[in-house]
This record gives sequence, structure tokens and C-alpha cells, in this order.
Amino acid sequence: MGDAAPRVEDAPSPTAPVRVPRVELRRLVVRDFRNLERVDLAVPPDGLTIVGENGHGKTNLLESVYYLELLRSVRGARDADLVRFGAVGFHVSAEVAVPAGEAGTARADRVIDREVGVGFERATKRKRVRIDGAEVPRLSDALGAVPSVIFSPGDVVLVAGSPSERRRYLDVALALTSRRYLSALQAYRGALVRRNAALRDAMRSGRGEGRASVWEPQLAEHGAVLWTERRRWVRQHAEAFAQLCAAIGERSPMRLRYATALDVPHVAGDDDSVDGAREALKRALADKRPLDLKRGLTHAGPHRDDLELAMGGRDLRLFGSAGQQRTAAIALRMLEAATLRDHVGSAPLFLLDDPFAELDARRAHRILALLGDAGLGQVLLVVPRASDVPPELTRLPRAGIQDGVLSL
Ligand SMILES: Nc1ncnc2c1ncn2[C@@H]1O[C@H](COP(=O)(O)OP(=O)(O)OP(=O)(O)O)[C@@H](O)[C@H]1O
Repeated sequence: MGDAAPRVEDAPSPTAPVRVPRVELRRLVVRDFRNLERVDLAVPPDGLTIVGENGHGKTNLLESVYYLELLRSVRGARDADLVRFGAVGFHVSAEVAVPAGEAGTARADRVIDREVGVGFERATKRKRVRIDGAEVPRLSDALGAVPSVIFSPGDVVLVAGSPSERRRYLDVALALTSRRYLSALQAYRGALVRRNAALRDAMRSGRGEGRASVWEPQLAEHGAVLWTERRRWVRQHAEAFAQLCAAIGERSPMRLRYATALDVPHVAGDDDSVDGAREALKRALADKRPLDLKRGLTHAGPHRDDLELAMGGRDLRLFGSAGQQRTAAIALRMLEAATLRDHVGSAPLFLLDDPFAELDARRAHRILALLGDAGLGQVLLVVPRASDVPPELTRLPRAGIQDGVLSL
């Protein structure tokens, strides 16, 4: 690792540009990841536009970069499916400069240069992560190593898809920015799998209620952290969500709410009491246990909650137009970027996967202006045609991609 002065760039907004430090991807090396056999890319400081026809590997390239952030596929693919057909494993590595400062101050006083590499072997199913040459003992220690946010037309599932998509969105945004949330999430998931297995056993044998209930204190303990942090995040970002949607061009008021069946008594002056949530969750688990035993499934807890999105009081999922749903999905990604920026103290890398497809030019322009105002980071933009590059980003250097091979 080395320290240097932070890099500060002008944001491209036509209105009041904001100068922010930003994460900078300097070099990307990819081997045998999907259709990318060999990529060795020196990324220009401002970023890059990559133009290529459908199916040539544009999304794969962004997926490989984002793999370094999440250590799994952003498309939810299994690691084995990411290995290039016929290859034994994949490897992705990057040299990245991350301005760092005190969390929450959005101010950077130094730059951390780091090398991050991830390798996966198909035969052993082993995944190894190295930071600055040293293997990290636990994968979770390397999460968030290349702070980035990805925007793509597929994000519409955040709005139109099932509640699990929105829970995953919250889990990713919070796990990448809160160690406490990440540990609670891992522990909660583990306890949930075990309780559900015990419930299924009990369902088959008609006995063993105790083996299921033994997991409830753990579920309540960790579930309360998830519940409280998610609610706090939604409360802190609901206003910004409404404002972003309006600024993008939505006329109906948009609302973001954490929808939960958990009944936590309100304690004056303390909206974030983990104690209250833990006790409420314990009660809910015990109340639902007879039903759980009948169905072999846990019915109470944050794994059943939702992030409710409404437009003028109506469910956006059921009543929103395609464009309105896209607008809300982009606003959610912007909130994710803001959450990362607040945590890291610098603008994340923006991976833009043809994000303005199907949006009218005015909305696309406003989105870019908003991103600029908030401090747009380094950009990797991929589009199928050069004419799809919005005027605000034509300044970026260009590359092409064909059959997984980049040409600069
Ligand atoms: N494990 C793999 N090994 C080799 N090739 C793969 C693998 N997984 C996917 N592909 C190939 O990658 C290609 C798709 O790449 P990608 O999704 O990046 O396309 P794209 O350029 O983003 O296209 P579009 O513009 O349609 O979104 C397909 O041709 C697919 O067969």
C-alpha cells in the first residue's frame, strides 16, 4: 500500500459542479471470466466508454470489476458458471486508488493504493482473495475492496420484481458499509437455515419442536440488528428518494418505506432500539412456531420484510409505467452510491451498463446532471452503439469489444 495526495476531479454537471475525491481503477486484469479470455486494461483517470455489439462481453467486463466489490456475481450466477467455457478457473485483479478519510465526513486526507485479486478454481470450488499480495483469511474481510456501483436496465427488477430483490438491495448496500450489519446478516442466515431444517425434520417426524426453537434467540439477536439498521437507512434516505425521482422528472410523489410485520412498541426518542426489536422478534417467532412447524418454514423475521415503493400512494410495482419504474430503480442506485460515498469518503466507481436505454433524452440528461452534482466518480460506460453515448460522456476515451477482446 502507498499513500499519495488525493485526486480531485471536476464533476461534469452543467450546474454547480461538485469536486469530490474518487475511487480510481487504474488497471484491470481478467483471465477466463465468462467470454473474457484475456483482458489487461490500463484505465484512463476519467474512465472509459466501451462500445460493442450485443453478446460480445460488455456486461461481462463490468461484472468482472464488480466481482471485486461483492466477491460474487452481480447477476446472481454461480462462480462455476463464471469460468470461461472449457477453462479451469477464472482470475480478476485490479490496481485501485481509494481516497480515504474519516467515515461519514466525505473528506479524504490520503489515498490508499491497493491491489486486489480474486481467483476461483472450478475443480476445487475454491475462491482465494489477495489484497496487496497477501491472502485474506476470510472472504468477508475483502468485501468492498473496489467501491463501485453498477447501473443497468436490469435494475428495474428492484422495483418490479419480488420483495427478495429489494431485500438483497438493502443487504448489499448495508453489508458493504456496516461491519455490524454484515456479521448480523451472516449469523442470521446461518441460524435461519438451521431452524428451517429443524422445522422440516419436525414436520416429517411430528417431534422436535425444541430443536427448532433453540435457534430463536440467535435469530432474534441478529434479526433485530438487520431490522433496526434497515429501518434507519430507509428513514434517512426516504426524503432523498422522493427528491431524486422528482428531479429526474417524475411528477407524482414517490415514497420509500420499510414494510414489516414486526410489531415493535415505540419508545419515545429511540427509533433505533435493538432491544425492543429483539424482544418483539422473539415473541413473533414463538407466536408463529405452530404455523412454522406445519409448513416447515420460518414465517417471522426480516427475511420476510420489503422495501415498499409507492407513487402517489399506489404500489409502484403494480401501477408504475416502465419509465417510472426505471426512474425509481435509478434513484435507488443513486442512493446506494451516496451510501458508499458517505462510508468510503470518496465517490465510488460508476459502472454504467447502457443505463439510459429506453429513457427519454431529458431524463437521461437530468440523471447525469444529478450524478454530476453529487460527485460522479470514474466511469466505465458500456453501450451497443456509439450513438448511445450521452453528450455528457462523449469526453471519455473509447474502446471497442468484440468476442470478449478489447481494442483501444
Ligand atoms: N462462462 C462463460 N464462458 C464463455 N462465454 C460465456 C460464459 N458466460 C457467458 N458467456 C457468453 O458471454 C456473452 C454475453 O456477454 P455479455 O452479457 O457481456 O454481453 P453484452 O455485450 O453485454 O451484450 P448485450 O448488449 O446484449 O447486453 C454470450 O455470448 C455468452 O455466451
